[in-house]
Amino acid sequence: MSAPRFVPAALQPTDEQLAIQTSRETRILIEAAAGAAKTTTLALRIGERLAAGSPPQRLLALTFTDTACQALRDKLEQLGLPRASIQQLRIHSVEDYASRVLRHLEVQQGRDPVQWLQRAEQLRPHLWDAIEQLSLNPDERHREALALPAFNSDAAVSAYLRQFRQLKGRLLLEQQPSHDGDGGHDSPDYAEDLGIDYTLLRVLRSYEALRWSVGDAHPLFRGPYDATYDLARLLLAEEELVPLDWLLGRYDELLIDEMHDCNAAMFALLQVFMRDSRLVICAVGDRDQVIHRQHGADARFMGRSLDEAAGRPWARPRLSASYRFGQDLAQWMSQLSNKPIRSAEALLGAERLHTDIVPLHYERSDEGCDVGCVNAVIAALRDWRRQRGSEAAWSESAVLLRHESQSVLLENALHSAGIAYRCQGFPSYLRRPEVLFVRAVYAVASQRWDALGGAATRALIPAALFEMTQTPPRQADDSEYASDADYLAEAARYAADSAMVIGDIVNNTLMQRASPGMQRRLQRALAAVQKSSEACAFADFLQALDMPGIAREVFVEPERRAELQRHMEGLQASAAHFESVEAFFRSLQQHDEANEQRQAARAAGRQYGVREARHWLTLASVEQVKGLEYGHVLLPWLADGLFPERSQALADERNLFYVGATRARQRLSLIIDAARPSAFIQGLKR
Ligand SMILES: Nc1ncnc2c1ncn2[C@@H]1O[C@H](COP(=O)(O)OP(=O)(O)OP(=O)(O)O)[C@@H](O)[C@H]1O
Repeated sequence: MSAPRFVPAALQPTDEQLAIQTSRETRILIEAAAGAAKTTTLALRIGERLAAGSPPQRLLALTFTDTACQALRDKLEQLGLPRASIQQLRIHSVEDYASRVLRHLEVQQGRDPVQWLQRAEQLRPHLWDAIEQLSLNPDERHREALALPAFNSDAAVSAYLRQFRQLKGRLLLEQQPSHDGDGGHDSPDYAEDLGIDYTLLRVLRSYEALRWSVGDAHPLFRGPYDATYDLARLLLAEEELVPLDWLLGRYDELLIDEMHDCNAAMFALLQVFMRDSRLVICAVGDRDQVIHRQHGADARFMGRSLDEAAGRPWARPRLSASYRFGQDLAQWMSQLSNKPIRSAEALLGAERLHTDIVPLHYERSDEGCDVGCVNAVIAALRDWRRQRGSEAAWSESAVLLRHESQSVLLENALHSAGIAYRCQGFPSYLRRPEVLFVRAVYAVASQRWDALGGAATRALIPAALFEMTQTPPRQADDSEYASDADYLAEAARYAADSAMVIGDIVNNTLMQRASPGMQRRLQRALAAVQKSSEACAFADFLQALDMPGIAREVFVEPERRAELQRHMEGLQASAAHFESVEAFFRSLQQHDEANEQRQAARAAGRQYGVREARHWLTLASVEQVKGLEYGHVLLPWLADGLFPERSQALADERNLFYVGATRARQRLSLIIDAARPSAFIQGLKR
């Protein structure tokens, strides 16, 4: 092993790390458990490269999420690399990188930028066009096998988009082209060979034909992950179009974090890099952290596929112990993932590396959302705060949720306890459309305009009202606004200025233009409150609105419908603590305004480069914190059916649990349903 040129500021690399830091191998894959210092070791290699004279722009680091990009930047900073160098490094998510490559190509060809549509709502009109074209196509061969959704119903959009994403991530159609007896055309048999629904196959074809109009070298638009897909297809089919000289030869080393998230489309890009024998490639991953299977992520890309594509085996050095958590957690995770996981606790000593695993049991009072669980979370947080003796305890803590909708009760409880928090990767429940809808209808019915939230929240309400009632924002002959989006943007501005606009939308627009069924629901809900707002039980109000019926009309995905239901249960459970529904809505208002003020103060501080004085607890879903770590991690709702989630594949749930539990450094608080504990708790030593 040659002597390292880079000596990090913050830690003493182990011999294993030094061997990787200074390795001269050109193909290196490190497969190691959570916390085994994979990202740190990539950062050490970057430090070594820079110390050896590589310009920062010649180092490319690819990850699969923006969070992982940030985790790598933070790590480089922690190791003492100069900020100026970190800024010049090429650190991108694969999707971001693919879109840059494609943009370079488009500029070369004098093209305008391709429209970038990231939200399902923006993609929805294109999907409906695709379905319409399919249904009207006279040449459709197997019309009898098509089961298209009713036109103009929104229900199918998110399900189709999600399935498209997986098929594209797997490059399924490209890697298994049709060779059946139908002249190479799609047939139900071909769909069966692919293991997918025939209608899905045809809708995808129609959508892609619309995205790429015939003979056009560039698409009309790109949705999430379409850049990776488009680049992969181009590489497979018309490689000469891709600026390979530009892509290759620009870098000395390619570093890949979270290799376990790699899917076929991403692998197609990696294969191009592999052709450059001069380029050093170092990838790290942990196959038990695959949680993006729905995007086609597959751990086989860390296995034989990699050696086959390279034409020789990759060097596979080891990182054998976790430097994040102690031996007890390592042992438990070892049992859960069925692989050896060691902690460096024995080497460093328990005073430097130890994780307390604290099981806390709660009694469940009703299905799904339980106040006992929330109280246990607050108690665990306070206990940690007491021990740490400083407000910094909050920013060292993260409550990791299985479902975003579980934040309802928690957010209310944190608000009451005066603990500042921020939601990472999802908006506060106060801003989700179904909650905004319920708040708005209640405010209109009771004429309590002060229950609607602050200006920023009110601005979101018009769109939520139209979405939740499935009412088109404009009439067909409306010439005042060029599009629904224009109308909604103006309605948002008015609603921010005055809550009365919201009353006008409910009382006039919706009462005239929503479907008859929806109008009846609104009338019943308004009547229930107007009869006597104090006496109206929240459950009666929700029942009058028929939220399960609305969920069925608005959302197609069972998960999204269930989420709406959980939001309503959360609201109901929270409302039960107030003397009246009105008092509950007033408390939401205060909560909402406090959030808005904190956000504004934060944004202003950031603008003037002020380092934040306030400490915020992180509230996130497990997916959102992959690659990150916290002094204190809390996993609430560890109940049978909730985590592992009953409707999901157990292997995926297990990976998710493994990712969540291994984010903890000093303390892991497990908030367990006493009567029906999660199956994951079984292996925990008492
Ligand atoms: N040589 C070392 N000595 C002490 N601590 C170390 C050393 N190397 C890494 N660490 C610490 O170990 C922890 C885990 O490191 P890192 O985040 O790189 O692991 P990882 O394998 O990428 O984790 P995961 O895959 O779970 O996200 C970090 O707190 C890091 O600072």
